[in-house]
Amino acid sequence: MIEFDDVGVDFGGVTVLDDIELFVDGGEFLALVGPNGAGKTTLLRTCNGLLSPDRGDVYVGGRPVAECSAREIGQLVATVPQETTVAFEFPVADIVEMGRTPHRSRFEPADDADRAAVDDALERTDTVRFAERSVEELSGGERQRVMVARALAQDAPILLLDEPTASLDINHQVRMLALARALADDGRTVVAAIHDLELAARFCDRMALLSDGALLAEGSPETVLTSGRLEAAFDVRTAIATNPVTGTPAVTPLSDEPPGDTHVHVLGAGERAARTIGRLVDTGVSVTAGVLPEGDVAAITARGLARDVVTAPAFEPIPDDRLAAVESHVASADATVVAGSLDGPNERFVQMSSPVFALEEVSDPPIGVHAVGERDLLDRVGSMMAEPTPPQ
Ligand SMILES: Nc1ncnc2c1ncn2[C@@H]1O[C@H](COP(=O)(O)OP(=O)(O)OP(=O)(O)O)[C@@H](O)[C@H]1O
Repeated sequence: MIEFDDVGVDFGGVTVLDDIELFVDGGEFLALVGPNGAGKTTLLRTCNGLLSPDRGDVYVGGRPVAECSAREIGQLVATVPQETTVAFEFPVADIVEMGRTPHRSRFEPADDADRAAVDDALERTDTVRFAERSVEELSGGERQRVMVARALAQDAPILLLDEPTASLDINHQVRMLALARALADDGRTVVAAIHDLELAARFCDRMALLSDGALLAEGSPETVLTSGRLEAAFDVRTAIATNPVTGTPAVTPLSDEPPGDTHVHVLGAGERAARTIGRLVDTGVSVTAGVLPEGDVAAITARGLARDVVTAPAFEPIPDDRLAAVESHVASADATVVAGSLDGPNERFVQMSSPVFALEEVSDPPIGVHAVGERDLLDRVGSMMAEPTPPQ
């Protein structure tokens, strides 16, 4: 386990970490996320004795790091740094074997346990075929895997990974985080600084979001990854949905268009409505949406993106106040988009709005309803936005 007790770090009088209270248990995989310069690397460096905090204490395996010898730390904590340049031209197998240093005295030759740990580490990181090659000949991603192999050979109960997927191709990114997951499942404490929020969310148990040296949020990926928190930390608007394959949060950063004057109301539900809301917001349209079924993907997407979202329980009559809220939006909108059926509850809203763009195939659209494709819709709305506002 790792415990950060009120940890603070200053560099040259500037506070880069403040009041960090965090506990990571054995068997847990914690992803440290946050923008560049948030303090992720600095926090990791307080766990392995490379950096003494200016305030507070860090405990590894119940021992204060400040009181541990380098050898003790080596037995407790293995680190894969962000920078994987190696100063000397060693064969890969020798680099990985260096991970065994904390387990033997200086001039002792490698024994069977050392060799087994090295072989296992090479195997688990898919680096066996490089074993005899010089580390200098390897690509950045290959070298990164060798550094992970060295950390695995160290066989420490705590593993710190600083951007372990940064140079890896998609296959090895997934393998790396699956390995981190498996190591946590074996009982190790794994903490990894990761920029890819979706990959982190898919494999970790918990996330800690750092921003400007402070712990902004920690908890399950679903609770940490909200558009409000991500905007506060990264200063970017995002659409959060659920990845249909993994069931974990999918995060789409949006362009920097501030909401403009053009107001579009979106009727409908499901993925098409979600996509429409996301794309309209991305082009700078001020969107309202509803009535959307509670828990629907469009309702989840619209939350945090749209100016207002009207929801109601699915499969129940829509309460009058919600209908009135939608009527008011539709009446004031510059256009209404129907990402669903023109019948049912939508029919009454369609009649009171103009213009209406319908995304479904409509063979005989009522007057005022334009059947458009998704791409055409963005062009049509884009040209509405470009039109000068008529004088009042
Ligand atoms: N040795 C140092 N001396 C002075 N300032 C430092 C030092 N190391 C880090 N910093 C500063 O501390 C802050 C946190 O840096 P850190 O490397 O921990 O951020 P990070 O979250 O890991 O960023 P990134 O995602 O870019 O790797 C930054 O503003 C950085 O410039």
